[in-house]
Amino acid sequence: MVLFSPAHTMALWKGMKKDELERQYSPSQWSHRMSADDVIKSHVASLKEGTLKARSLAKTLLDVPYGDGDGEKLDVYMPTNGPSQGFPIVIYIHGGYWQFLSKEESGFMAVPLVQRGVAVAAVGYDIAPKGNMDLIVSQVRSSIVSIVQKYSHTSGVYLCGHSAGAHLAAMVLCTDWSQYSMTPQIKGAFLVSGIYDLLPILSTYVNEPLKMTEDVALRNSPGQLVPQLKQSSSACHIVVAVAQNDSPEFRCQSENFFKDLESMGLTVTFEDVPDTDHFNVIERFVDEDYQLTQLLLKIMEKN
Ligand SMILES: N[C@@H](CC(=O)c1ccccc1NC=O)C(=O)O
Repeated sequence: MVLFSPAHTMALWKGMKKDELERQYSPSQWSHRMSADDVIKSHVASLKEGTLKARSLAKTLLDVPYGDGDGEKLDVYMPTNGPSQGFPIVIYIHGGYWQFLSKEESGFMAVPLVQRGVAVAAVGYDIAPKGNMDLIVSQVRSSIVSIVQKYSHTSGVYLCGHSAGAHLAAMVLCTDWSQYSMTPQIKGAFLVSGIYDLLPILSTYVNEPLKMTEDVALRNSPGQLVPQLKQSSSACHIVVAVAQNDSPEFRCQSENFFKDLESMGLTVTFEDVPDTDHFNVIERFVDEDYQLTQLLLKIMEKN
């Protein structure tokens, strides 16, 4: 395995004590809106509410298997109007540190999109401790192949992932598709408040259920795989978005990954989203007027 080491990366986290590192990787402690407990409760409630609304608005196909495992299922939210084929599809990969959340509260971004003739698929995967990092990454990759095969008449496939889901979406972009039955063409990817270097979390509470070794963290770090990403996803418009009130470490993760992609000559945009924290930066996708919803619609129109 050839690993890519970007020259500019300043690993500030290496000088941090464990408690500071854990604070940097505790998104709920950085919200300016609520206490840590409340912002997580409110996040889950908001995602659930949005998903219920999407399920009432759209025609849905729920629990569609993309593999043989119990957890290998996805939900599809179909456009409410427009042509019955030739629509774009956005595949949403949920966050939650690879150990929380599920597809059951991950349909919320369909609310504005299905009404604009866009389909949304919410991917489920085996969170830890049932799943480990290698398995989760391979499940998400398989789900993309399955969707692209089943919806071969779409006008384009787009990815969106939040937090750990942005990491997984980036890992999809880094895939060597020669191991798969086909090569999905992904036109755009929204990576929202993601983690692209897994090394800093190895020694934190985040890794307790994941039990990653350094090898596992390295081979699953998109920041180490930028040359493969360039080979597999050179036609993809990548948006790296981060919340204004994300922790400095989270903001560095996004800035560094953006710079690595930019220096490789990829089509990439950086969005520093004002007045948001780690949680509402994605919750606000239920709103058609949200700046990231508008950018997604604009990018889909151009393609
Ligand atoms: N310990 C983490 C918990 C966390 O990130 C989280 C918890 C429940 C559901 C989602 C979460 N994170 C991102 O989606 C935190 O401090 O925010």
